[in-house]
Amino acid sequence: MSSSLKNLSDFSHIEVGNAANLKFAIVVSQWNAQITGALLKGAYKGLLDHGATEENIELIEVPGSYELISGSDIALRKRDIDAVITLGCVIQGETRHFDFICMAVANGLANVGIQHNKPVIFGVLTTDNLEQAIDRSGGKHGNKGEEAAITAIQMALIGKKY
Ligand SMILES: Nc1c(NC[C@H](O)[C@H](O)[C@H](O)CO)[nH]c(=O)[nH]c1=O
Ligand SMILES: CC(=O)[C@@H](O)COP(=O)(O)O
Repeated sequence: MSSSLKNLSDFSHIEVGNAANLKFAIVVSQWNAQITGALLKGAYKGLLDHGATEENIELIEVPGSYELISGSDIALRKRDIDAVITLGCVIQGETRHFDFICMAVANGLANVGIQHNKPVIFGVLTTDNLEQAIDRSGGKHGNKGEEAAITAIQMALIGKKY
């Protein structure tokens, strides 16, 4: 369902699980730092609100969303990471560069997760403009960073179970 129809950060209807014994890496890009900083705040909230501890959260900052791919691969060199949360914001410019970046990042992150057999969560905004990004990083449509954190907890617990 489109974000414009609901606040996707409303998790009151689901049982997220306890993150107390889970270890996470957050890989955040510095492009559009106003937005990615807000996504990062949301991700920390999502993790800490569900029992995660600061010492169990590794933070890696990379230049742009394209570097989230390498950053996630680097994060998963640590064998004890249960899930990686990637945070970025790609905003359409004048050229088709947006299309190439978004496709590359989506495919690249999926491949990293498969290669390491670990959840790599796609917390990358891909918007037409800054306003849409603001709305989804703590604005009227919630915080995609918090959503990514919740998803990371759920997938990490699934990984522990099977
Ligand atoms: N235009 C945006 C970029 N571009 C930079 C790329 O992500 C990458 O760092 C560069 O191509 C060098 O490899 N990155 C974003 O995260 N957001 C943008 O809007
Ligand atoms: C997604 C991008 O790399 C883009 O914001 C860069 O802008 P432009 O397409 O005008 O070069």
